Amino acid sequence: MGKLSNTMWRLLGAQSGRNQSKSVALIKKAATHDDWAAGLDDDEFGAAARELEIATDLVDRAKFLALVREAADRSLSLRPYDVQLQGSLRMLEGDVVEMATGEGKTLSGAIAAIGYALIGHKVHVISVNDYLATRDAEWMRPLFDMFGISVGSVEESSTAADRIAAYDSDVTYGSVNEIGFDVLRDQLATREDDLVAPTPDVAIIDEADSVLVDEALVPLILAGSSTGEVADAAIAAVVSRMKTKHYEIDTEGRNISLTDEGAAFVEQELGVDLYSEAHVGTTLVHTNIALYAYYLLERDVHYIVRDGEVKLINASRGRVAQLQRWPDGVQAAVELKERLDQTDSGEVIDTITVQALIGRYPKVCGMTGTALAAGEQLRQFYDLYVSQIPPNTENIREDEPDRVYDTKANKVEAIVDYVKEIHEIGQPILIGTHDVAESEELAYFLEKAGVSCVVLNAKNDAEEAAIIADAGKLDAVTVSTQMAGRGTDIRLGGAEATTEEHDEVVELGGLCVIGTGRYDTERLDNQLRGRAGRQGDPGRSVFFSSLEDPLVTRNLSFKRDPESNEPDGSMGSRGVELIEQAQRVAEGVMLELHANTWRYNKLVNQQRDIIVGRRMELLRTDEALTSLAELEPVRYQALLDGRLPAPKKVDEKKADTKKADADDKKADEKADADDKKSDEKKADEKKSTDKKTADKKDADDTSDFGPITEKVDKGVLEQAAREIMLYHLDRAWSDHLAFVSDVRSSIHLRAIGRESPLDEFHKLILAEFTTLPAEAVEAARETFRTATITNEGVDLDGAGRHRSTSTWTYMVHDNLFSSGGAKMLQGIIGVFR
Ligand SMILES: Nc1ncnc2c1ncn2[C@@H]1O[C@H](COP(=O)(O)OP(=O)(O)OP(=O)(O)O)[C@@H](O)[C@H]1O
Repeated sequence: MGKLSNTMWRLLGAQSGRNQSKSVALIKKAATHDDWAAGLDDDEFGAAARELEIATDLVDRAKFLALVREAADRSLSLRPYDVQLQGSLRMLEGDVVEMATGEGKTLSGAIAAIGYALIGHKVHVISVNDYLATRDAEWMRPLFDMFGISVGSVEESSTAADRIAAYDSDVTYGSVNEIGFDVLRDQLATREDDLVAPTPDVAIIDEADSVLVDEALVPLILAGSSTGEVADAAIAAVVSRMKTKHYEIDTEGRNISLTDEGAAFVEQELGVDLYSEAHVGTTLVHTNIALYAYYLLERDVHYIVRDGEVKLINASRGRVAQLQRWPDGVQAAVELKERLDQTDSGEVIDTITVQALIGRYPKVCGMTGTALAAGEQLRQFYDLYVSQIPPNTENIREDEPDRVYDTKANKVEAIVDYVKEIHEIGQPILIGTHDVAESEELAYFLEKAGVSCVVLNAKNDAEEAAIIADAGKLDAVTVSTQMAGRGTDIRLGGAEATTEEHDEVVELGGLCVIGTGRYDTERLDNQLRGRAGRQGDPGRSVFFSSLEDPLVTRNLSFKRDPESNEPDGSMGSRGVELIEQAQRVAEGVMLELHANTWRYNKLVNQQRDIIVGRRMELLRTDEALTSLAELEPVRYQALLDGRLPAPKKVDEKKADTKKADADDKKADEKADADDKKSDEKKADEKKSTDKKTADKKDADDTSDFGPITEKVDKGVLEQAAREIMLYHLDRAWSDHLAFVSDVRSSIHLRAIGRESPLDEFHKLILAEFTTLPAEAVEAARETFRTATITNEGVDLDGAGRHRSTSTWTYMVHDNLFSSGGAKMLQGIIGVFR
């Protein structure tokens, strides 16, 4: 963060200070209503609160505060402190509040949620993990009950019905992932009733800086596989041995099928009955896919093999499409054909960044222990302001000066010595590391020095919360990454400590927090320090760093490495300066990166909004059928009437053209066989063949209609049309996302001349998006003509239009711009579904 913006921020901070004096006055006034609130029966709180005009009237707000204070006291045995109410008020004004750790943000947030719910809002309280979401919802439930406000929570294991019920509540607690994945999964719905994610209204974000800044760029991804199965090697082997008599390719070169002889060949080779119930949906389907891969898809025309991978050639763009794959197991079949390793058959169906997810909420506010330092980003990216709430009890934690060493080995040695010394008197120690590997390494050295410790591995939130809750016990040494056990209260003496146990640890100086290296921003350092000295407890914190830490090696370069004059490798105050300098550079880089990614994401986010809007229209109206009926009136009427339409008369001239086309094509094929032409030329020729084929189709209008066996009910037809349109819209969006990834990973190579990469990116993405709707509609029209539509609905599978049979979601923790698409996939941190 630059100096200037720091100053700016302080000025803005002063402004929010003025707002706070208003809150303080209001809280004073609230105290005058305490007797009134105390005089109410439990069942009168709801009605009393609903009578208040808390959206507009300040007097009523004071009464509201008196009510919630009394209600929390009765239902939770927690009487909110003034500062907690102050926090709630600022959140009701739409700010992010900074409240020191352990000051009781959970209660403050719940009170703000009640305030919003009372004036008719649906509130999402968004936390960093499932464990906290469920815990907080259950913890605060009695308070919500007092006001007749319903509360629910979503977690990974929730079923669709659970989720719908939870979102139906006035207040819903959920982790950012789960809410995000629900938003993404709605992209799979083909009926309005299947929509799960609610309309976003108010978001109260816990650990707001983590969610809004640190994780803002994380894309949540919904991926799908079309068959969920890999190609069968045995089938591929049989298909590869087939002769021309075993299969038939249609005149347009688009479809391939088994001849009777071919079917018999497969049955004999595999020893199965292809058309039996057990094999019709499996072996036969796979055989057809393999046939397609072997005999219709040509290497160097439809795809190339590079670096051991099949890369599609995008026909319309005539170039390799990096992240595109064929659906329906075709990819896997081609990989088998080329004897390549089978790749994961997932494709990205939809993706949204945390930032865009939060951007959907018209009203956002939040709370965290470290907001002020993130003020610049919160204002720039979310138009949010920070209110600093004073602590209820003064913080008496001692923050020792940093200890900096020349090498990592010297640093680790110093940490171990320090831990040994403190541990001797029994003072509890919490060591914060940067990753699980570092935790394990340190634990190894500690054990070697005779200090036994508990190591957290960031795998199970609930288990970790329990361990962290006991980190304040006498003699405890806990090693954990900074992320583990977030939001868990550490009581001195242990979670279930008696007063004596508590006081014993207080006597020893409380919890000692040790950082094994500064983080990329001071804010994260402070989050770690904040684990000690909660609610006026004693405590201390100290950071150990070395000049070999990634923070230094990534952000500073020296002509000559600074050296230590001390036998233990200590760098003294010069070392501290260097670490602080490295951190300033890192903070600047992060801010720039965030701003840059924001610029890149903005357009794609807008495009996503358009697609989602369109999807909703298709789900909620009969527009799909209206459009398709307009485009294909003959087919539409024929379906309603339950009869095959008469084919159009083919006039002679067109028939001639048709014959010429067929001749042309034969000539083309011959030329292909004779002469190995360049990829591009071949792709072009394929394109022109396709074009001719399309022209030809217009000529014999009804000949390729899908079968009509009965009158199709209008309502059924409506849903069929909807599914067809949605299928192609989703397909187009998924392709578009693959294109965006492609362009992103290569944009720096493409930006030429004076054009900036960002401008070039925008140009390409815009151009591609412009053609998307027309292409999707055209494809939908084709499916409407040719698919089998009965009163059972449309047979999309039969038309080769498979919706993903299995889908899964994951988050990518990596920067898309600093690395290519391949790296992006390596960064996957969790596969949930
Ligand atoms: N008004 C109150 N009176 C007494 N105890 C309270 C009050 N409010 C909260 N507490 C207690 O303070 C502890 C910390 O609460 P909470 O976990 O909400 O803090 P926090 O600010 O969210 O901490 P963190 O920074 O770890 O998220 C809890 O044990 C809670 O019971």
